[in-house]
Amino acid sequence: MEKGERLGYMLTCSAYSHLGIWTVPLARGPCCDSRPMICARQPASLPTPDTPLHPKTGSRKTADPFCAQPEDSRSLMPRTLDGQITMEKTPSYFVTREVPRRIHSMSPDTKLIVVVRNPVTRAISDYAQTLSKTPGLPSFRALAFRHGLGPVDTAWSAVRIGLYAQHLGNWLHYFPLSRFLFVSGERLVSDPAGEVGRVQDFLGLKRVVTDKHFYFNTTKGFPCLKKAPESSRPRCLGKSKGRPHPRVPKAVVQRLQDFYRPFNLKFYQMTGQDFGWD
Ligand SMILES: Nc1ncnc2c1ncn2[C@@H]1O[C@H](COP(=O)(O)OS(=O)(=O)O)[C@@H](OP(=O)(O)O)[C@H]1O
Repeated sequence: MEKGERLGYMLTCSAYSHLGIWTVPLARGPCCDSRPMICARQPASLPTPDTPLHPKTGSRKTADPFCAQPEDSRSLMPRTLDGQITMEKTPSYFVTREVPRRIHSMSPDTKLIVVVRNPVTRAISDYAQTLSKTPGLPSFRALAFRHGLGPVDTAWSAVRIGLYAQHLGNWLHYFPLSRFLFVSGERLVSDPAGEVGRVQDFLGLKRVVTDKHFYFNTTKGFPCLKKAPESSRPRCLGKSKGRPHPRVPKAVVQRLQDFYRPFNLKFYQMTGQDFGWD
């Protein structure tokens, strides 16, 4: 690939922020509501702990993103030298309808990495995240089903995002399967070096990161880095990664598991990978 062509996207359904570098949201932002533009938060305006929380989402969003026409969007990415790869990660890309077309028009050679975990666990994780920012949120069960214990509510984003086969279908109109790497969120915990090894191979990198770099932190209950880059100290992900999940009744989990089964099987067929969720 030529200089400037080396773009990689992380499309995570259980996102792993520590792999993200710089956010270029392709979804329409405050300045893009009426124009098909692409906005980036300039590094100088990335959220800081002082940035006010968004009243609905509870996340820290900066105002005034910098916008450009789609064909200029490469200019929003950090410059790379020969031998460097630009990576960008935004969980919502995978499930946002207009994104595949936009990324394709920017660079059809982009490599796409999708991190997925069991959609039921993903939905509960999503709920745990919202609950931590929205005390008094209705129960998981009340949000997951319509009319009490009626049909599964696919309009609820925590449920909808887990319909991986549907989302992937949108991408396959623009990118062949060979441009994708599907990373198992479960194996990223049980065998981080193995999954990161696959990522390195997919990106055509030497396998520099190996099992020598990880250890299992029993307090955190997750793998952590023995040494953070440019530091001699171990580093785990932050408190919001790997937090305890609220208890969800077994029957609710079972119903959701049954609901997702056909979508999961379709996803295994489409990707040629069995993620072992069923
Ligand atoms: N090494 C390590 N340490 C901590 N957490 C790990 C790790 N590897 C994977 N995970 C899983 O990553 C999940 C958090 O990612 P998120 O999806 O919340 O990321 S993001 O905020 O949307 O970017 C988080 O989900 P929860 O357990 O629901 O918090 C973890 O299960």
